[in-house]
Amino acid sequence: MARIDLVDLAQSYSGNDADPESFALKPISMTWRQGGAYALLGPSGCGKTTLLNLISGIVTPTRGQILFDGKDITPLSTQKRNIAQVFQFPVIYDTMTVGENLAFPLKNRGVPKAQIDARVAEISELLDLTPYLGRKATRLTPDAKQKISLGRGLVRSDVAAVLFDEPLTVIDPALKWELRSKLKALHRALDLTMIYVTHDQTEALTFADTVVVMHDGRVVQSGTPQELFDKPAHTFVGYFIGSPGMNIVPAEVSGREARIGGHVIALQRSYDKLPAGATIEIGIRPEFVHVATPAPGLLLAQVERVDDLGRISFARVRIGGVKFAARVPQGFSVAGSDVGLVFDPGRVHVYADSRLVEGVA
Ligand SMILES: Nc1ncnc2c1ncn2[C@@H]1O[C@H](COP(=O)(O)OP(=O)(O)OP(=O)(O)O)[C@@H](O)[C@H]1O
Repeated sequence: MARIDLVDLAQSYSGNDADPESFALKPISMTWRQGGAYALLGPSGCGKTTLLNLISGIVTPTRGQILFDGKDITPLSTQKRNIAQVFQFPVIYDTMTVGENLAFPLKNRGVPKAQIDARVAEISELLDLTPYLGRKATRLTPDAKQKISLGRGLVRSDVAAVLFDEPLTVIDPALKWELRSKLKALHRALDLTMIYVTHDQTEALTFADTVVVMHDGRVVQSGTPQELFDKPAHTFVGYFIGSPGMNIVPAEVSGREARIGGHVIALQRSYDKLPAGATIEIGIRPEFVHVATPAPGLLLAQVERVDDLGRISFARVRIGGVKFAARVPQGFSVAGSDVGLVFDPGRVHVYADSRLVEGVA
């Protein structure tokens, strides 16, 4: 396994590298630590697969370098980069047994038989494949075949990194939760650098220590699941992570106050130097604002519906033309269409042109 450095890495498929704003992957520099579990998360078309393919060597970058443990591997082929890959669909040999499939990447590299047997036993145990080791892969379900693919990706202990591209796509929804937790356990047990591409926040947040959120060809934030929840660096992260996502509302902000349509919301920090001409918004997660009986001093909103999610209920409301979600406190029943909103000032964030602004304490 290796530390991976991306140095001013960028990709343009159009061949026009004059304007980085048009790139499928805008220039990025970042470090992926040795042994880390990373998720690349973002909607379709944001550049996740492009970044993964640059790391694996399937795509050669328009600009920049990729270093494995400080060594520039940008010109090397996929094979020479010493990485393992697991794709959306099973890549296995149907005519081989499960055990032969798992052993193949090791046999191919001339690993001694005793070591192969020990590693295949370890990996098949971790993936619950031991009872199937002697079975021909062709007779197995798509779920089991994809487990073999995962096993083949994980069986080598000397790889720089294991790259997963939406590996649970073919897995039955009922089994997905099981495999998600299993992959996390595998990471802990095997101490490999793993990079996992997905558009599914549950998969990303379950698997990764560090989630790298991508939007429109850019990494907009890289952090622990908790950091992404508590302090989204970009309105897209606030909206994309969380269910429901963060409320984002246009506001006028000065000092320790945000104004929405003349109503004042107190802020915990002071914002005196916001960039001139920028679009200013405030963001607050639905968990940190709650509905109450309308009263002087509370921002008024109109209720559209209440979603009961079991342990917690959210009221879907409107503030003027803006949709907003707020927690319904236990025991509070929403009567009539108007409610007041009570904000937790420490949880209100300020954004200028979609980027988080740190206030002054
Ligand atoms: N080989 C290619 N040639 C031209 N354009 C490409 C190529 N591969 C990807 N793109 C474009 O680059 C952008 C990023 O695509 P990419 O596949 O990296 O995104 P993604 O986040 O992985 O999306 P998905 O989840 O749909 O695969 C998209 O606009 C896509 O159309």
